[in-house]
Amino acid sequence: MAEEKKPGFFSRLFGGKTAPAPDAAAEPALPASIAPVPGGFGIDGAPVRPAEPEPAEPEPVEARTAEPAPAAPEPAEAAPAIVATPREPEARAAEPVVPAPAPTPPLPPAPLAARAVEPAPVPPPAPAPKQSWFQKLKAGLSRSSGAIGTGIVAIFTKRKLDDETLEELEDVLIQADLGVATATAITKRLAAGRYGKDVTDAEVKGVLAEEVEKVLAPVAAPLVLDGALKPHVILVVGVNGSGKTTTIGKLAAKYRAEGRSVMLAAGDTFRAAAIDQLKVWGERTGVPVLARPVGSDAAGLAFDALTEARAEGRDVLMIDTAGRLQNKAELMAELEKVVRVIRKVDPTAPHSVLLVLDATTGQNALNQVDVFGKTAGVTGLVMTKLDGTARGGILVAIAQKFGLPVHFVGVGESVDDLEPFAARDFARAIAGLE
Ligand SMILES: Nc1nc2c(ncn2[C@@H]2O[C@H](COP(=O)(O)OP(=O)(O)OP(=O)(O)O)[C@@H](O)[C@H]2O)c(=O)[nH]1
Repeated sequence: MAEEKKPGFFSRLFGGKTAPAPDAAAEPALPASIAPVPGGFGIDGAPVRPAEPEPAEPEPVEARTAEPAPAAPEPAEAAPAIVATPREPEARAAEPVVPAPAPTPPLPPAPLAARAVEPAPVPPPAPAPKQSWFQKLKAGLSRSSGAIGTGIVAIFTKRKLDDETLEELEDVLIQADLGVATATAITKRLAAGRYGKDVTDAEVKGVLAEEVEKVLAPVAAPLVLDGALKPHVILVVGVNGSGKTTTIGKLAAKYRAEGRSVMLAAGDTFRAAAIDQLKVWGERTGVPVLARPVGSDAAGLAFDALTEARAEGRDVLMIDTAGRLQNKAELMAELEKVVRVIRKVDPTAPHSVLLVLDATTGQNALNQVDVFGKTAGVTGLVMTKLDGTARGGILVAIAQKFGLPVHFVGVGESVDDLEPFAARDFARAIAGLE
């Protein structure tokens, strides 16, 4: 994919020969293959083949974890451990007798402040208050907001808003992966009202948050499950290690907590560790996992999983897939096969195709959305690992460029570190505002 070219600052600010920065509205529409098609999701535009041989004889399921009992309620917060304070040893009876030293003259009383005071009993540490999601998001995004905030403060300390400072600000924003279009929108807006004036870093952050929210608000969309579908099939795709399996586990926990009946399919048949990882999430969340040995046919497994989930009237089936490099044609073709095959059971499946993106990959994530969008008919995004990077701004660039719904963001590995995406929270957190 072509690199975004940053046009000259003057041209962008006051108009000139240079082409203007890309405008979200003027972005080329998504390829038709990405757009949902009636009754299904465009994958490659090819008609569904009626007599695909692959799943004709569904393989017997080798490993299927027994349906565990409904998820046990979360264990209550562990009570703080009571730490026994060792007592002062009692006066020892058999101490050797030491001759009493010669009496010394009594010391004058110590000044009040210096006298040994009986230490006040130390109260046990209060359990850390549970962080709100915004606090967690803010903490997770602190590397991204820190990089931007430090840049803003460095630029605007004792300096006016002029061409030079605006140019420097734009560089900071582009380096934070926000994208040229958003960076330009922010500097333009600042220049419009405050050119030549002193400006505080708080003002700049305020404008940043507002502009970022404008870009993100249209894409912040919950993942809506269709209750009439039994099951609603969610196919989860993405490159290796982006967080697909973990995301499935976290979503399984959420859906179970909402009282939905869920099934998971361990479609990453390339890696034993991925299969085991999904089984662990299944046990943890009380959700059955359909799995087969490494090397099994992923499409056949998906077919069987859907057949079974249907027979059992499950609400949701989430299908994990092997991580694949977006530039490996044969792997992408295999993903298409999974989709073709599950459509034999339900021609409208998959009902959601979630692309899981690792925020730490920065600009590369743009390429992933492009390729997976064309190949797998991505219907929505999940961005993980916002806690591990200063490049969280990439979500803004992706929203600007593709306009695909963003359903969830992840800021950690544990089960409650994934939450629905909220544009305003994200915008304020990345700007470092409360
Ligand atoms: N810090 C952090 N780590 C995460 C987050 N989401 C997932 N991870 C971790 O990222 C690593 C990879 O996650 P997986 O879920 O195994 O990724 P995957 O896409 O299934 O990987 P493959 O099976 O290799 O395709 C694991 O160690 C996860 O715990 C997140 O939001 N923040």
